[in-house]
Amino acid sequence: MSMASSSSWTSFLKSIASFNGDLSSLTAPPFILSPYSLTEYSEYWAEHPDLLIAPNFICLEPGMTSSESARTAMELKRMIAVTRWFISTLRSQYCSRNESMGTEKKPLNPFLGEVFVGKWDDKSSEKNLGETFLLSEQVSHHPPETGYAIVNKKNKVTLQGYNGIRTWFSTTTLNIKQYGHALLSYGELDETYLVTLPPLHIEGLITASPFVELDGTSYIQASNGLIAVIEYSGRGYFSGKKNSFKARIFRDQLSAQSKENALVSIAGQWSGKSYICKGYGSPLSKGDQLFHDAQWKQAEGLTVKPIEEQHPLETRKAWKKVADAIKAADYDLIAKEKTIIENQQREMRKKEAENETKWEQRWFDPVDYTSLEGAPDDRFLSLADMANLSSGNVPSGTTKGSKYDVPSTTENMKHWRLNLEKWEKETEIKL
Ligand SMILES: CCC(=O)OC[C@H](C)CC[C@H]1O[C@H]2C[C@H]3[C@@H]4CC=C5C[C@@H](O)CC[C@]5(C)[C@H]4CC[C@]3(C)[C@H]2[C@@H]1C
Repeated sequence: MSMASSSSWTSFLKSIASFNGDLSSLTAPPFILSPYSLTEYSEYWAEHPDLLIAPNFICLEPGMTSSESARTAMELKRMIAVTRWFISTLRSQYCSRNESMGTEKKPLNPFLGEVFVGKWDDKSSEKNLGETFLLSEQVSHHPPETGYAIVNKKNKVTLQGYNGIRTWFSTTTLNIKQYGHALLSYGELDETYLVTLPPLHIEGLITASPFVELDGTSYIQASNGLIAVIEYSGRGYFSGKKNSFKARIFRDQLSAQSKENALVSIAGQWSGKSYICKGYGSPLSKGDQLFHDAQWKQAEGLTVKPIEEQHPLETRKAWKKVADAIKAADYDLIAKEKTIIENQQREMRKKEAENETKWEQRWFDPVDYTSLEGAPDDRFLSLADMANLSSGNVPSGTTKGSKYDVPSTTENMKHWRLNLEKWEKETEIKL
């Protein structure tokens, strides 16, 4: 029997009609459940550690002319490398479940305080990149928000960010707006990049073969002024191919107002090949230089310690019984084991309410950007300003003053930030 005709899928499709915005309220049939928690999705930001760290090595060598034009040329080369890293994350972010489990799946909904940690040892390139480690923490449960940080100390590269989603249906397409952003900093170059997250939607629900397609626009704003504007489209859009994108890099946001000012243009498929050319033309014509091939190198998985060495708050230990039940397609056991975890969480929230305490985030702090003294000097406000983007808690990549923007009040200006000191002092959870 095809999944699409199974009674549980048709009742799932019917439940869409009364969707209230909370995905956990939908009766997702067991075969669509993933045994992985959303905290593990933070890994997708660095499955090509060499591409994440490469921009760090694009700099003026001692003795090279440090003329204005040489510096600008270097900055553009670095921005192209940062854009290549970002595009290289998309296949992992949005196709890896289809590739490993046949369709997109519904991830386990992390509980408050759930953590996922691991590391990449340098296998990917002849350079000795040293260790890159991942910290991922469910910093909020209502609404669900995941904080993450990817750190390579040897090369002073830190990627930190957080992610939340808002969802709604239009007929049987699930639409998703992402909240949050990432800050990528290269300590040796004293350069930071603000990375926004594209909207997406899930197609194929009607045929029980869901997959992600990216929409709209996302931005990469560099502290040196350069900005990459990336537009996404799928099958049936202007280029007709699935997973298509067009990226243009401009000197600054002002010149990004017209595509003729593009310094370079990049186009193709983020899950396949893409090409680059100078200026604003379309680089898909023959002879243009290959920019990236997402199928060329397999993603490098994270090394995660065995479950028996994990702390009870660590994802794979906490969800082991549920994950095993999902793998065994044992529907009653899934429900039983999930209920145990949900009841434990309810108990903890009840005790916190009685004691008038609340859960303390482990490695991330909520930072209020309304009071400048409260905001760290992480350039977030200046980068958002340079890109003419809202610095509020609005869909990622919202243009300042647009209909999705909000006036800046304390509630709207809180963002999750890594507190590395808390990780340095961590005694219970090891990589
Ligand atoms: C509840 C409805 C249902 O079960 O439908 C089943 C279908 C699989 C569709 C719903 C789920 O689809 C999943 C796709 C998930 C996103 C995939 C990638 C990312 C990027 C990452 O950096 C942050 C998280 C994000 C946005 C995932 C968020 C959760 C999504 C939308 C899952 C849907 C519940």
